Amino acid sequence: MLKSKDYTTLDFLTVPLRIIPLQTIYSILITILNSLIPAYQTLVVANFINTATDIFKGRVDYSSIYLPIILIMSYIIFTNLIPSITQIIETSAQNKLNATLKKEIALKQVRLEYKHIENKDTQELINRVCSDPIKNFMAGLNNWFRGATLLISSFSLLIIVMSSTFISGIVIIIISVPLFYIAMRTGKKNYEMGMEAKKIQRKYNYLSSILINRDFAEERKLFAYSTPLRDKFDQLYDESSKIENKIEIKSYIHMKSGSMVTLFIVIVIVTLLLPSLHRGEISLGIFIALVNAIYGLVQNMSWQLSSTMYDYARLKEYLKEFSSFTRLSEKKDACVLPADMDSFAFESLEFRNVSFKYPGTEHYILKDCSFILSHHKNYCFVGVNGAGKTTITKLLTGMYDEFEGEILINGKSIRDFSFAEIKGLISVVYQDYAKYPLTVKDNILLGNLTKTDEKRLETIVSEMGLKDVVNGLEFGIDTYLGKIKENSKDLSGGQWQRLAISRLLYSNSKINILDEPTASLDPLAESQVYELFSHVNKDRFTIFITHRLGAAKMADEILVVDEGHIAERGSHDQLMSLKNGKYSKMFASQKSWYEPKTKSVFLEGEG
Ligand SMILES: Nc1ncnc2c1ncn2[C@@H]1O[C@H](COP(=O)(O)OP(=O)(O)OP(=O)(O)O)[C@@H](O)[C@H]1O
Repeated sequence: MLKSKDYTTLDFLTVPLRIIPLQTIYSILITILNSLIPAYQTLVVANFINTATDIFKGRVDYSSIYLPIILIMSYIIFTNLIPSITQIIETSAQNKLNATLKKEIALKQVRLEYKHIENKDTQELINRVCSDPIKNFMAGLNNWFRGATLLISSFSLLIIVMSSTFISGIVIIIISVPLFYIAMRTGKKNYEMGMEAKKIQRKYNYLSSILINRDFAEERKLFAYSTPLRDKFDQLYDESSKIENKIEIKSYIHMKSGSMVTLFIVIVIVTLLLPSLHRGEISLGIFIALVNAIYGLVQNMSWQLSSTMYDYARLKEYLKEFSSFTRLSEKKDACVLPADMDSFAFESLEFRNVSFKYPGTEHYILKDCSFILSHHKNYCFVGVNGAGKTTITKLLTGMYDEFEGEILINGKSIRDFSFAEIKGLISVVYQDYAKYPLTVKDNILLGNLTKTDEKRLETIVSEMGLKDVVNGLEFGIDTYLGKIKENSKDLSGGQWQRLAISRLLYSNSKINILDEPTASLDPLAESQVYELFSHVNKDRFTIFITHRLGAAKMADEILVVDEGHIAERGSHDQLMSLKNGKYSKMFASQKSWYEPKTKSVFLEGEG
């Protein structure tokens, strides 16, 4: 379970320790052993050279070489065998960490309050954090190991150097301080430049999606915007490449100057050590091993440290965003299935002086909006774009709680219903309803996951005019839909619409809202879908939302939403009789849409 808190780099260790404890402990132990390898190597090589020298000078017996050889062999076996074993363990650990982390992140996502989904900034944050969490967590864990390896190996080598020639150790420390500082600065600077490049990359990736994606194909052709867009893409690509090249060049210069400094230090220390070697104060073995150790040590300080610092800065930024993501507020009961509301007898729905503005905005979208709807009638909300029709459904379905006034179902405030009860009571088919790449059957069953009723399913398929479509499919109702699976079949727009409406019918909810799910049909075909729906659904309370007034006509009552409140209300005839009424004006302007010139699209079977 993902905690809401400020994540620190320590969490790159604690999260894997929670999810894959054994593998993480193994990795920690291996890291410590690996860090000691350079010091161990230095000592065994020195021991080997000294023993070989003694044998050569006839001071010791040939058999004395066995132990140094065994020690060298043990080091060679360890460094060759352990990486492949570690690789196997790490791959399976990574898979488990990936699966668990993704599950926990997905759970957080579904629990989020709806306002975060609609907000552009939080939506972008969610996309960035959730796109590849494992990559960042693994990099964070490895960065810990790299840092620890660097520290332990440098420290152990330093002890060896200082125990032989104290002064060389001091020289290394003195020279390493500025090297360390430069490495840190380079790491941070590279990171900042990298972020700049990333920003530009996000822009050109978006442009590239417009140039490639199927969704934009028609407009791409129609407006012929590919060429100017490609020019913009090229320009952004060049900008980001320039920054990346700059980073590369800077890193290269840093690496090369680091190598030169390393070489210089080694030469200085060799010069310092030579007199001691000459006087026999240090052995040849120790001398060679020390030169090696010093070289490795300064390399660590100059080059490896800078890339570790670069990753550290990058991963710290990721953690900042990860923390913001985990702290996003959640909706209570977000994951709970809709409650069974079979026994609930719906009587009325009331908005009492409801005012509402979207979080982070100043403008009221609904202002003193009041109306009462009763169960024995069907209603239609109409109004111009942006009048607030969909906002009414969002408040009703509990997507937003921060409204003023009261929303009452059977006289009881919706704040006193649990979210599960609200979900059980109300179903909506939105304009941009989902098209699930599942079977026809599962597309409908999603409407009510608490029980499977085959007979009801069959009735709905037939009543919504989908029987012939289903019979024509290779695997009937069990045929996969969409474009993802092999053997799956894509439906026409009208068929998907009827499937989405079937899902609502299967849900058994008491309040059904159709928020322009038929917007892509022509006005006449839309009226016919609504007629079919109200015929099938005659016993259930339904609210239609539409711009097309020909479809609104068949509702018992029409409510005209204007600037966030109900401006007019009544039957079609009543509203038409109002002098200078908004509805009658709108109807007059749309009248010609409903004068049939050709056969209905819907009756032709939606292509
Ligand atoms: N998440 C949001 N944040 C801020 N403003 C929003 C948000 N969602 C909608 N709005 C604004 O609220 C107003 C009402 O939108 P709403 O979708 O309720 O209108 P509508 O009557 O359903 O319009 P349409 O007929 O175009 O679907 C619009 O001005 C819209 O820009």
